[in-house]
Amino acid sequence: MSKVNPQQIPVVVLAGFLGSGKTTLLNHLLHRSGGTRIGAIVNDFGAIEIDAMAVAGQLGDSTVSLGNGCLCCAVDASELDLYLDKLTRPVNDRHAIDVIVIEASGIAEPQELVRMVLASENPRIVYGGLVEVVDAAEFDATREKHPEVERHLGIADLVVVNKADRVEEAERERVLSVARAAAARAAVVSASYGRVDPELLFDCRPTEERIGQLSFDDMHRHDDSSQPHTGHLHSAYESVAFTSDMPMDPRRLMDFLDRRSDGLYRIKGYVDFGTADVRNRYAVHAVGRFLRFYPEPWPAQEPRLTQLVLIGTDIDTEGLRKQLDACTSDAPHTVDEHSMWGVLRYVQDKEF
Ligand SMILES: Nc1nc2c(ncn2[C@@H]2O[C@H](COP(=O)(O)OP(=O)(O)OP(=O)(O)O)[C@@H](O)[C@H]2O)c(=O)[nH]1
Repeated sequence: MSKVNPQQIPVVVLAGFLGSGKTTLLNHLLHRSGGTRIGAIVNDFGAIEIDAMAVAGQLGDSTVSLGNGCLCCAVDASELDLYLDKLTRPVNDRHAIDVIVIEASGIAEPQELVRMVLASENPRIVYGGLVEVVDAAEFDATREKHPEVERHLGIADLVVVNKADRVEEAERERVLSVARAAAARAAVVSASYGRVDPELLFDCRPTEERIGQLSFDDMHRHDDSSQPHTGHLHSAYESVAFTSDMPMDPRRLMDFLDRRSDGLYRIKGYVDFGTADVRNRYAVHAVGRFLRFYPEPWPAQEPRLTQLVLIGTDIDTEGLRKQLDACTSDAPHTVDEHSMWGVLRYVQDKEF
């Protein structure tokens, strides 16, 4: 375990399967970390940087976005180093930020990311631990489909069993105990909407006290794949990025969403419903069979676009693009007052 120099900035890797709640947790940290200044590196898998859009407003210059592809697939770590350098450059002889959080894409290999941080040549940073976020409601299904998740839990320093509100108490306890068994070395906590005590991630305590943090050697010891990226989640996943400046027809989009295949596990982005609601854009999130819309006033200056990222296995990317194209509406003057009902059934206020 590396000896920590108080001048060094801890870099925390925030990982977890698609839609488990990483961005929600990051936003919670940004709101609740008091005086601690957080820099964020957000790694989106899809070509449109939806996650970065969801946190960027909070951070201004302290967010950097690494879009379109898993950071863990980068052949060398120099790209990451570039961003770490940007975030850690001292301002007036002092570091401008206290901690860096790297939000991994939902199908990144956390071990690779940790290894990249440990291999960084930036003397101003120190690896600050791996946080794995787990969706309590999807836990069994995800483990069944992706046994690798077990290994990810095994190398975590903190496991957050998120979406506790979506399961009964007994189920939550069961998931917690399974996660504890898999996460031999980590603290395991449950949370709703990623509301964890920020102290669990970046301590105000000396870093030596962290629970069993991994070293570079540990990372090699845990590496059970002889080929790079074999068995990594992202090798099976594809994404579709869809942008339209023509509004979406709410009924057609709901029909598309209702009929989505199980392989299409994750959808996220923003929808413009045109005259059906001129004031708001609708953030949309689908995770497995879970679907929610979150209306929010269009930001000033924001172009009225629909921007969606769809991620899944065995998906017909061209077919999906065509289906989404067919959901656009070029009839801006017809107002059907019931058209939004299907969407409004899935509206929920943001809880962070
Ligand atoms: N009910 C419930 N919903 C949650 C909770 N945490 C997150 N969500 C919702 O789950 C969806 C996905 O959350 P995100 O934070 O975007 O998940 P993510 O892990 O960043 O997603 P990817 O980056 O695509 O892997 C959103 O609709 C969130 O509002 C929670 O504790 N309870």
